[in-house]
Amino acid sequence: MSVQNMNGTKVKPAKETLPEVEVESNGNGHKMYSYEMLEEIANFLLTKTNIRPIIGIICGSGMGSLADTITDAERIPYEEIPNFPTSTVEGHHGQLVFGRLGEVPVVAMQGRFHYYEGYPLWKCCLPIRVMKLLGVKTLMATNAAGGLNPSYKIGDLMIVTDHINLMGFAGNNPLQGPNDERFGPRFPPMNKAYNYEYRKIAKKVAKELKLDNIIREGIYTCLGGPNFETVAELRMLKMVGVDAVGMSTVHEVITARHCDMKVFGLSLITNECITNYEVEAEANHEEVLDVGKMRQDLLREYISRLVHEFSKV
Ligand SMILES: O=P(O)(O)O[C@@H]1C[C@H](O)[C@@H](CO)O1
Ligand SMILES: Nc1nc2[nH]cnc2c(=O)[nH]1
Repeated sequence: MSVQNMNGTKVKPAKETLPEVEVESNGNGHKMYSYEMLEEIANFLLTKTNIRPIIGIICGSGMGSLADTITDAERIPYEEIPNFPTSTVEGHHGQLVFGRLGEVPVVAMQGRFHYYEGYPLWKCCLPIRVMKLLGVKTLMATNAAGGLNPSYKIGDLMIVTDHINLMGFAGNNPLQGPNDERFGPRFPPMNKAYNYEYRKIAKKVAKELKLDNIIREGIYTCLGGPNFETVAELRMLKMVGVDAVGMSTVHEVITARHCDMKVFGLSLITNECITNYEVEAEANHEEVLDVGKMRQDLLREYISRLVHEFSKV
């Protein structure tokens, strides 16, 4: 469902979240959910479906149709899940889709949570921990991103080799606050964030699908958003080696690695990052969604093949 804002642009109406239950503060005044509360959410989901997913997929902006190829699909709207956040962004439906891709049991998030929606990072990443408690071993995080590497074109797919946690540099991290060892260690390593074996497979499958001309590998960074970047900001990010810029994924990957999930990251390059003041064009969310639509068939085929291959590793 969408409504029009005062400029006539379609937006999702903000939905009320369920009352937040105070458990412990993360030191920034944010209330956090305990392990037991997350277990409750996972147990609720397990009563709603017989699917026991081993791979979790996050659909990026405009990429929700990735979940449409899931068979035996059981859809659970976020509103119906106790203590779950809700999606407020156009292009993010707001439901979990349980089912199979080929033979592989999966769960897909049709709609992720972003910091700019007003959720603290731990809450943006709450579904990852729920996935872990459901038995998910592998996270496939997709996103829409601006292409900063000048060789990238709109519609390219970038296999994420690594990320730069800029929000973390500023002291904002999803793992802030008391650490629960049942998820993972206080100081998790991050030098193997994006699984090497998966990246090799993704390149091989891309070749088989004749995607060589659009497949890239590169470094992603996440900014808090919701505004797109200034020219000066993009020039700075380029200098430090960033290839694609987005507003998600990094904190999800950190949370997944903390609880020992294997991770694959894929960015759809939806727009060119503008690093020149003479350029007339401006970044906009409509273009992001349009490119997602343009690439939907290809993405579905690629992700389905990857799920099949990853399930054998
Ligand atoms: O959810 P993702 O990271 O795929 O979405 C990107 C970042 C913003 O939410 C949106 C901007 O158009 O696209
Ligand atoms: N931060 C950011 N996020 C995006 N998501 C899609 N395109 C972009 C972009 O250019 N910048």
